[in-house]
Amino acid sequence: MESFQIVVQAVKELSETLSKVDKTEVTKLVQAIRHSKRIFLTGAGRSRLMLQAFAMRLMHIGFQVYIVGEVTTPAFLAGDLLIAASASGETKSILQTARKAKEYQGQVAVFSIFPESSLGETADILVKIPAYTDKLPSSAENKMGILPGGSMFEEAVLLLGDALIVELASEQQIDTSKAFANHANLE
Ligand SMILES: O=C([C@H](O)CO)[C@H](O)[C@H](O)COP(=O)(O)O
Repeated sequence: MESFQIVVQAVKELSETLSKVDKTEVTKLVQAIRHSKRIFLTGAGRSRLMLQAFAMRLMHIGFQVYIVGEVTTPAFLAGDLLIAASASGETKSILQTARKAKEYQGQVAVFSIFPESSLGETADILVKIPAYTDKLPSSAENKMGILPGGSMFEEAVLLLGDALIVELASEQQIDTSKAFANHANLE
């Protein structure tokens, strides 16, 4: 199959995947973001990259955001929100971070394929993304599509994150047709 045909199939699968996401959980996440003083984001590998992109947009529209593990990230406190992305829901470092956030009486929101995973069990808000990960055995629930590894999960997180930004920005009357005033100006 040629690359462009793969793109067409991937976009179809991405659309099917996102159409199965529970809108109620997404609404809960939007509300949690709206009401959090500070938002911390965590993930490993490509899941982390997707949340870094989401964090940048949250910063663009005025939220106070931190990536867990960066040297300038401050202490997580009661009332803070942790957003974690893990396709498998079993990545040890992410699970440990989420458990600590609960100990510090924060709220935990999780993007994962598996609500019943160890990470899923720590979540106050669980946005299930029915995609595939190569980190767990294939099954009816974990069926590979056209893309390898955790790509479909990751791309769904990226697109969903961008959609949340459009919703949150419109509430704050931020004009997303212009460059974000908060975007880095030392680049
Ligand atoms: O980098 C990753 C990708 O699956 C490679 O295809 C993962 O995001 C990384 O290994 C973390 O795994 P999850 O926590 O299961 O997302």
